[in-house]
Amino acid sequence: MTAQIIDGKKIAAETRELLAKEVALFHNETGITPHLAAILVGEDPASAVYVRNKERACAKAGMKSTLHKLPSETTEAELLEMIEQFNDDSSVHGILVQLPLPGHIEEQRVLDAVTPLKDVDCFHPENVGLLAQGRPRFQPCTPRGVQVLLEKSGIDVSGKHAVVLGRSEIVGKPMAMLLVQKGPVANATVTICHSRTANLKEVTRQADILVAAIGKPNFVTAEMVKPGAVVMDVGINSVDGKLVGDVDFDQVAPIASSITPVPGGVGPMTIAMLLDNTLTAARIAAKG
Ligand SMILES: Nc1nc(=O)c2c([nH]1)NC[C@@H]1CN(c3ccc(C(=O)N[C@@H](CCC(=O)O)C(=O)O)cc3)C=[N+]21
Ligand SMILES: [Mg+2]
Repeated sequence: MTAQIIDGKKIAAETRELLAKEVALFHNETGITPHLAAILVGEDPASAVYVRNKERACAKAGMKSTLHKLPSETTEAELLEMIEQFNDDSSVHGILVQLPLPGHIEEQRVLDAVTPLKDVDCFHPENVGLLAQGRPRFQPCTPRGVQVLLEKSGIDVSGKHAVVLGRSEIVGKPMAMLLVQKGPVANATVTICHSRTANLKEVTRQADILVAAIGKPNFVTAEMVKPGAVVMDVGINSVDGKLVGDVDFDQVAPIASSITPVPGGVGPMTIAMLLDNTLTAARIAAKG
């Protein structure tokens, strides 16, 4: 068997086209152009890719996006002040603080400062709580992107064993929540495993659907994958200036039934879902 390659770039483009129509309708009804304000503190290679693609995608979907670049020496107080300004600015609908932040800034305090109504990353405890209870306000962008890729690829998730490799707040944990909950492209039996899991390979080999989000280039090798499994690669690792996933694609593609490439897999979907959340935030603002 050689895997069907899931074309995230194409599915994301289709998703964004539909979204652009929704944005145009919303604008006709309300006069509002959804506006995403992104804050980038210092430099980070994955963030640089994200910023570039996100700006372009917003423009194409008829949304406004502003990028606020701050030097790496920015203090936590200065960053909190900027967030406060955007919280209070009714012309800003979504606020995204790019991670990672420089070491001297406490990430949790900063993320908690974003008003939950503009929290397009779905990081605020109120939004994580709503998600955990199965009544999300925003959908976490990367996990939701994975779910849409599964849906558009016609992959049946219900009753399957989904193994999520990685327990981050940004991908692993919310991914598990989406897959285990009741509803479409869900109802899976979910295992979360990570770098401290004993017999990791035995666990990942049980996966019908394996989501790799451990942040280590080429970490998932052929012996970790059950033949015929669906492999979703969330990794965005920069190796010698090249983008590499968490899955060793050349080894795993021949045994998987479906696989996402990097680039061109989950990454573009993350952006499409971010735009979707920005429209949701603008709708929330329009309702007052
Ligand atoms: N608050 C916050 N939320 C995030 O969601 C977040 C973040 N911070 N910090 C950085 C990481 C990284 N990330 C990416 C998303 C899409 C691509 C993406 O578009 N990837 C294309 C790249 C193609 C190219 O090379 O241009 C692809 O995989 O095909 C990359 C990186 C989101 N992140
Ligand atoms: Mg929608």
